[in-house]
Amino acid sequence: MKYVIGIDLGTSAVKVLLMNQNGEVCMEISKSYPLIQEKSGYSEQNPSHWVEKTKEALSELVKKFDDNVDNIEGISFSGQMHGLVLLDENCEVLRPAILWNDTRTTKQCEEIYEIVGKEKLLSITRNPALEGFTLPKLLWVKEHESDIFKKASVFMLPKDYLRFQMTGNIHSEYSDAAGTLLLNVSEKKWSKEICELTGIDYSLCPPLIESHDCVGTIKTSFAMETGLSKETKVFAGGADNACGAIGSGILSEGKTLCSIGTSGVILSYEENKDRDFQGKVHYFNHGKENAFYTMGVTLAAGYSLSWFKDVFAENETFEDLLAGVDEIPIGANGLIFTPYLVGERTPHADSVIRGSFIGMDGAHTRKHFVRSVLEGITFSLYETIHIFRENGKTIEKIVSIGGGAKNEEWLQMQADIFNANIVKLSSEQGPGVGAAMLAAVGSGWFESLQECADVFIEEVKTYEPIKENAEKYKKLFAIYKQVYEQTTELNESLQAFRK
Ligand SMILES: Nc1ncnc2c1ncn2[C@@H]1O[C@H](COP(=O)(O)OP(=O)(O)O)[C@@H](O)[C@H]1O
Ligand SMILES: O=C(CO)[C@@H](O)[C@H](O)COP(=O)(O)O
Repeated sequence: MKYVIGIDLGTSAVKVLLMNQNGEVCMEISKSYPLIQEKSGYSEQNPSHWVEKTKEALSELVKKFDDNVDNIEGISFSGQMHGLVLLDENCEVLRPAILWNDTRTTKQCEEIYEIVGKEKLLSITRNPALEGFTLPKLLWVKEHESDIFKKASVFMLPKDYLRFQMTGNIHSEYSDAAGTLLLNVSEKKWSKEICELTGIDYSLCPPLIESHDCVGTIKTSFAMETGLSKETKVFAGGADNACGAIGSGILSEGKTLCSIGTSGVILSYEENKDRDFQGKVHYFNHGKENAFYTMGVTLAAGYSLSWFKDVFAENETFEDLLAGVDEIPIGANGLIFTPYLVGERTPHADSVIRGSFIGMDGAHTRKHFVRSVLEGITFSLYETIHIFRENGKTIEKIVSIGGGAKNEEWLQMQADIFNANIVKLSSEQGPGVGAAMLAAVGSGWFESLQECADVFIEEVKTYEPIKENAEKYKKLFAIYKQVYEQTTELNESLQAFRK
């Protein structure tokens, strides 16, 4: 039997997935690492943690693997998007990586609009200037840490840095490059114009390849440390959402994905490079060659739940925390949560807003809070579905993946709030499966990603909306939507009190 490995470099953990030629998940190993949050709005990680934890996971996988490692033919990657890794001329990391959910760069985003102009920015990069994207982070380092910036010889995205450590070769690929705000998304090349206008040296941009391209094999030291074979081919991989789409079969027009990881994403396939959503949602290159996708992002989706667990139920599992949530009525007896713990992206690009619990009552118990957290996260994701529908998309079936797809009640809640059929797959590890699929296609096992999807992806259950619930949620959503407007000014005033 032949195998491939998909490595999903997430925000909370790296997940390593071994899959065989029949598309079966043979092993799954996860190793977590911390977020560094020095100040409100800051979010960083140490790239060396990603590498160490990936090596640990791969070594464990090889130890448990009862076949010949030479039969592992290919490895590929899925990675948290947008994070800035800066390397000097000796390829040493210059500072901790600034992540996608770090919102310190509001001023840099305003500068990008002033210098480039919103219309030009949208026409080239297909995306607005958002704090999470890579270009504003580069400009922040240039302004605040000029000595470090002067030493930079190349910037990298998280999984590209990990792949570099594995192979010794520096590349980026289109699906992740699309999230930098430096890529001409339709033409698939770094934009010299944006670089020149914003004062970023074009030579800082790494060479671009396709997600299924082979970048080489595993370098000797990495192979020795992990037990992997030096002959195993390494393929470029993609952004976690592009890989999530591949691993969920979002490979043709009309297909939609809901992914609840640390962030939450509603993503829809686009065949054309020029569909216009006026910058209300992101427009990125897919991991499938010459295809695209559009998506909206809730910054703190799974993160809202894990924050609640860390603060109020530290020693419990997610299963314990969510047990009995179905016994609480829809609307949690008048309690609404907005998940703006680190600001928000879609539909409110706002780094200042913070979350709220509205309607707390002496009769509320912890379970009411848990239910309202799940409902608030799901309402926030629904806002993107609303934008898609308003722009003429038909959304009747949504594949749900990520940590959030582990819970039955939450899946039913998604069906009721989104008013669409929700499909659960045999593995909720969409990005890892997508990465393994890129390795499988790259290794020549299949002619196309679709052919691979037919073997690798299995739908196991569909959750249909319950009419009565959908109607209640519709009324509740109308109230939820008002919380943003009504708490905007309050949060601006509270800013002075944040650390
Ligand atoms: N059993 C569970 N039930 C519901 N949600 C869960 C469960 N386990 C994890 N989660 C949610 O999934 C999130 C992690 O999802 P994951 O896809 O692993 O994230 P990432 O790729 O960002 O590291 C957690 O923050 C949590 O909110
Ligand atoms: O910023 C985005 C997408 O634009 C996030 O989706 C990141 O890519 C991180 O994802 P997870 O760790 O939540 O999977």
